[in-house]
Amino acid sequence: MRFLSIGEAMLELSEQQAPLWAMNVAGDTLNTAWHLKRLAGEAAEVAYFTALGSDSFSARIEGFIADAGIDTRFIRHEASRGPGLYAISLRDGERSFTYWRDHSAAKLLADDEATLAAAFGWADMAYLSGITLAILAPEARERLLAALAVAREAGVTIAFDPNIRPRLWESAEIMRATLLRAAKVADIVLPSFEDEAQHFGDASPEDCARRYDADGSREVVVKNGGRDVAVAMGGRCSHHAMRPIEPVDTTGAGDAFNAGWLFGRIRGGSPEESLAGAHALATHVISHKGALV
Ligand SMILES: Nc1ncnc2c1ncn2[C@@H]1O[C@H](COP(=O)(O)OP(=O)(O)O)[C@@H](O)[C@H]1O
Ligand SMILES: O=C(O)C(=O)C[C@H](O)[C@H](O)COP(=O)(O)O
Repeated sequence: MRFLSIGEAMLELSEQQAPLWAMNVAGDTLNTAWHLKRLAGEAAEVAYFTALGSDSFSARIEGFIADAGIDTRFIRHEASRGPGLYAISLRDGERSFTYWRDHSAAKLLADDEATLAAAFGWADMAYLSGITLAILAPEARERLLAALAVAREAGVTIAFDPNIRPRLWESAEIMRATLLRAAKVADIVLPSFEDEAQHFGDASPEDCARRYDADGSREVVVKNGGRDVAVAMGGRCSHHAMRPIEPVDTTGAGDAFNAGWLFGRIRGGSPEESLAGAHALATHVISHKGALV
């Protein structure tokens, strides 16, 4: 099994005991790749697709990725740029982010068609998020969406988390339209209810699951903070009770959940087993500071 994750790896600042901040490496699609590699071990090859600079912090990020056992062969380098950075703010355990990423190398990740084709040619499953698309220039977005469609046609399973970040998009209309286009080329869609309700008007997790399922997706899992989750598969929708916990830092909950779900399904687990694994991993992550535990 070859899993390709596409997106931006950044430096992450997470406050420890004032005035000390920890600097780690994270980014939604990297978080999912990192968890998936830890879960799967030798049972899966995991590669990360991004662009980094040629500076020492980019080298640290690449080293972190390689040390996690993740293949770096599809990482391109843009010498004139550096990595993005984000800092976590916490209020009652709920995270929000401040970004410094407007000029990051990752914005150019889809600029080279040959690397895209090589990576999709390598993969059995490809994973990306709304953040991956949000950071790209319009032509690069089109290039990535076209490559995804070709890959799916060639038998690559596409998994997509809309991971809605309005601040990263040029307009709400472009954001919604692009997310829907990406979901349409995906076999697996992994949205979060709170974001979807706000931007697409879904009244319930089931509404959200049905909306993406009706749009042609094969498998939809709607995450929902600590609350009940909805799953749609092949036109049928089910509801799954979840128990909330008091979080320390919710950063990376959705990304960990996605890894748990994908791993469960890859190894042939039932939806119930896969959900239990996904939820257990997500609750572990939110019991600690930072995206990766
Ligand atoms: N307070 C919580 N208690 C228990 N589980 C949680 C909590 N917050 C998040 N999770 C787990 O993480 C998953 C993803 O959380 P959610 O907040 O919906 O995603 P995102 O991090 O993408 O916004 C949830 O479906 C759940 O399994
Ligand atoms: O915002 C970004 O661009 C990032 O990649 C930073 C974070 O690591 C993820 O956003 C966490 O994602 P959640 O699982 O939704 O908490």
